[in-house]
Amino acid sequence: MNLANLPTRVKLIDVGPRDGLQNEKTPVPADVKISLVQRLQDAGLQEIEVTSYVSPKWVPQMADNHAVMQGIARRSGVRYSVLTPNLQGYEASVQDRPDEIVVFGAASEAFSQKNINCSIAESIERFAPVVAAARAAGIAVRGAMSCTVGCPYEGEIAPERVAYLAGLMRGIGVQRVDVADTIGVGTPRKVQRAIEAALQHYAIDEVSGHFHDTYGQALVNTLAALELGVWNFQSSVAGLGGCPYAKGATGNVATEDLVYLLHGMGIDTGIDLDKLIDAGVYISDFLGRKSASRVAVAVLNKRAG
Ligand SMILES: CC(C)(COP(=O)([O-])OP(=O)([O-])OC[C@H]1O[C@@H](n2cnc3c(N)ncnc32)[C@H](O)[C@@H]1OP(=O)([O-])[O-])[C@@H](O)C(=O)NCCC(=O)NCCSC(=O)C[C@@](C)(O)CC(=O)[O-]
Repeated sequence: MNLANLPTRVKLIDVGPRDGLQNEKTPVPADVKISLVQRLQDAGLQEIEVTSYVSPKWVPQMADNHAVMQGIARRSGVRYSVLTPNLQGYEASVQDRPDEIVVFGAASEAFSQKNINCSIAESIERFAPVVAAARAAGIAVRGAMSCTVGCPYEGEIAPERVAYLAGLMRGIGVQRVDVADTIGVGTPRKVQRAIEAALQHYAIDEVSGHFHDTYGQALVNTLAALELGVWNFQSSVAGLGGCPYAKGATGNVATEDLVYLLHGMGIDTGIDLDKLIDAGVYISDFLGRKSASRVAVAVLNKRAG
């Protein structure tokens, strides 16, 4: 691994309020989500994925999307993004003024069917008018690409399928894409191949890494992505999360762990680690469980003396 030319700055998108909480069985009240967003922005996060406009029958935890988006105290310079799988979701989101909407597809046909109830080709047909409407309204558009390394239903995913999806996303006007290892099975070389596939259609500044930590590979995969020049990453405070349609997959890499890694390598994030850990404590306490962030646990043990 060549660590000589790493970026000097990294932008993190905390997806905890959305990806982190969407799979929680106990309802998390809107005011707790609002408070979590507040704590994340107080810690210096400049991008926060707040909620999704999906079917409340499919993902009940996100049914309070309006209340959450209306309740957050927006800070200038912070980008608030939301997931919108179709025009119905997009139209519902617009009154809540997201800065960015996220259409979410998959490199795996089976996952596309399970997650959004349509094929990859149909998903692109659904996304196209969403992307057009958002761009006409001056709202930024990101495309999440799930299962770029492995799929819970199809197994290993070839990089060609990532390139294919990225090309379709580019074709409909999606401005940047996330290379997601939804079930956290990736290892550095495989993740690099998936990123290189996305780079066939997107510039390095337009590609972000989204690594779940199911197999404990997310940090090393981040390093592998950094080696390629990727400098945008998604992560989840306290390592919250998982996808309802990827059974057994754990949360994203914890934002605290990523920040510790990056700061330790002299890479700036603009994030205050102590405040971030406090945000993680807040939500972990609410959920009644220990944080999945190794860094948070270590710092809290040290604080306790
Ligand atoms: C996509 C749909 C809606 C299609 O669902 P569908 O059943 O195919 O949609 P439909 O158009 O046939 O409509 C059926 C019903 O859903 C309603 N409906 C239709 N659209 C909406 C909407 N936007 N908001 C609210 N309601 C909606 C619609 O009104 C209707 O209601 P009914 O008449 O039966 O009462 C459904 O499959 C769904 O909600 N899926 C959930 C997808 C989801 O949120 N997955 C988790 C996020 S993705 C993820 O976590 C991965 C990611 C991004 O983090 C990256 C990674 O790690 O891989």
